[in-house]
Amino acid sequence: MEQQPRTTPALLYLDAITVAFDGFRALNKLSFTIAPGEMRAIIGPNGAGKTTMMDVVTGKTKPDEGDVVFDGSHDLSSMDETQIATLGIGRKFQKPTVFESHTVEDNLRLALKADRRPRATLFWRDSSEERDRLDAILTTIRMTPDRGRLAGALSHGQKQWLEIGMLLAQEPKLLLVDEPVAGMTDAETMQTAELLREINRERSVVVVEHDMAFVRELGVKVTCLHEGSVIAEGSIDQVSENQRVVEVYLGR
Ligand SMILES: Nc1ncnc2c1ncn2[C@@H]1O[C@H](COP(=O)(O)OP(=O)(O)OP(=O)(O)O)[C@@H](O)[C@H]1O
Repeated sequence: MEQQPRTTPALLYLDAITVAFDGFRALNKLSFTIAPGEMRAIIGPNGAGKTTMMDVVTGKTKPDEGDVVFDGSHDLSSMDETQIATLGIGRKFQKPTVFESHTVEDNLRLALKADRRPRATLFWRDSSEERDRLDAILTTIRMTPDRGRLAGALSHGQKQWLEIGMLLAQEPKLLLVDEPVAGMTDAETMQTAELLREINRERSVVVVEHDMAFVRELGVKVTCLHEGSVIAEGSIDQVSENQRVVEVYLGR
């Protein structure tokens, strides 16, 4: 009998995901869900499986077992990376990869032109629409005054924001962000929290981060992973007080 695709009210639904590398379980029956419109922070010690989890969601790694369902009924485990990106999942890797010899504006223009969603090409009318979208993204990432600067001349923090802007050009429903504030100044870190909160007004966001001051500033539900599974979930205060979290992560 053909199996019916699973349907779920969650935007992202991970159920009992296992990924093994040579017998070692990087993810071990990992289950959690992200609600539509939610922003979630994921924490956990090195090797907890955070990157592998994002690799599974984006199709880079296929789960050995378990279900991963996006936006109600899309079984991500049967899709490749391009199909998943087209469904509306964008990923920001830890290191910024902007085009250093291009201006901020041209980096964003390239990202807008790379938007090949059917809706985007269908409604792509003229350059004034491109200008409007460009201006809106520059405002969101607070880089309007820097639009003419070469990306290579930006601070590390600004490069991260520019790359987030390039992802926004694809209008993802879900944005996965890997350690966005690593290497940022305290001021940039706080501005990044504000920026992500603003983005979260329109999109769901999953942020993996070690910086607990930043996670606190986000003010969202936190999930702590350890050895490929969820060990705690709740507010930052609940998770910080969890004995197991203190033992394996915070107390180290
Ligand atoms: N391709 C691979 N082959 C073998 N082992 C791997 C592979 N990818 C990840 N692992 C192992 O799986 C475990 C989980 O790794 P992962 O990178 O997902 O952790 P993480 O939580 O992202 O850690 P960090 O905070 O250091 O980025 C680690 O023990 C890692 O060594």
